[in-house]
Amino acid sequence: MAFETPSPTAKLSIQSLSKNYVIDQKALRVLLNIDLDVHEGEFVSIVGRSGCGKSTLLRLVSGLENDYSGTIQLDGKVINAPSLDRGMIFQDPSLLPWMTVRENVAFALVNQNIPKAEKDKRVLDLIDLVGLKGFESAYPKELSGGMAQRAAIARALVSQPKVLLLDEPLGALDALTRLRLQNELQRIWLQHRMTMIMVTHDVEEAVYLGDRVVIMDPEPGRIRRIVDVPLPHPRDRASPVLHAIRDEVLKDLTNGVVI
Ligand SMILES: Nc1ncnc2c1ncn2[C@@H]1O[C@H](COP(=O)(O)OP(=O)(O)OP(=O)(O)O)[C@@H](O)[C@H]1O
Repeated sequence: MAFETPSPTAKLSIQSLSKNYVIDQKALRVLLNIDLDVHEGEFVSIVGRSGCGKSTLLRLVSGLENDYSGTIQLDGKVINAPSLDRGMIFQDPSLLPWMTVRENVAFALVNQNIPKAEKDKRVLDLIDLVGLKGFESAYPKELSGGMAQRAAIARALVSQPKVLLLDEPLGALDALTRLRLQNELQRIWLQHRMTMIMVTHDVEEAVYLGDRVVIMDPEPGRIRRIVDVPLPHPRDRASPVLHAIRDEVLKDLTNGVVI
């Protein structure tokens, strides 16, 4: 594998984070007193009922929103604006349709003072890393959903972020592609050891990939419990320990009601 420069890792610290939105002149409490430390190179999954504030939490960490109380720090620096040290991947790959895969991936480097040869190498190495070698010149409309999301992953990695924030990144994919891309994400994470925080509705995915699974409660969004997944990576999907943890998280999410 050609992409050899490991991305720097980082410690993220969230303390007493609360967030309100104002709707119809009324305050809507979306997040309340979130405390979470994410260690260098850790993979943290976040699960919780729809509307409990998972995406809001990621947006605050990304810096896309900066109106909050409490503190969010990355390596000791307060986060209040987007930065290349935090990459984001959404459910919709949102590739620019008039650009090829190679141009889409390279786009984040346009204004960066990096020699062209180095930029080209970084882009091609990443396209290789995500398994799109041979599709460098393809346009988004020529890609399957899984391939487009691979390109989006390469695009997010190209600026070598310290933290990668993933908001339901595999949510729109068919079941088999989803499983395959879970393995790809795990492989990329193992290779780069960057800090990853992933929101997902799929408890199995959360437990399969995460070192810890954060379970959130709604109204207002808060952390109910954090479950450790003390298994080495890469993981075995058939592991009885993994299944037991999945069942425990599911039970917690459904308040003990068997579904
Ligand atoms: N820009 C906004 N303005 C006002 N309210 C918002 C805004 N964004 C989100 N909300 C509200 O904040 C709450 C949390 O939304 P958020 O999207 O963070 O939840 P979520 O847990 O990610 O949901 P889902 O799992 O359905 O994606 C919801 O009640 C939502 O209506």
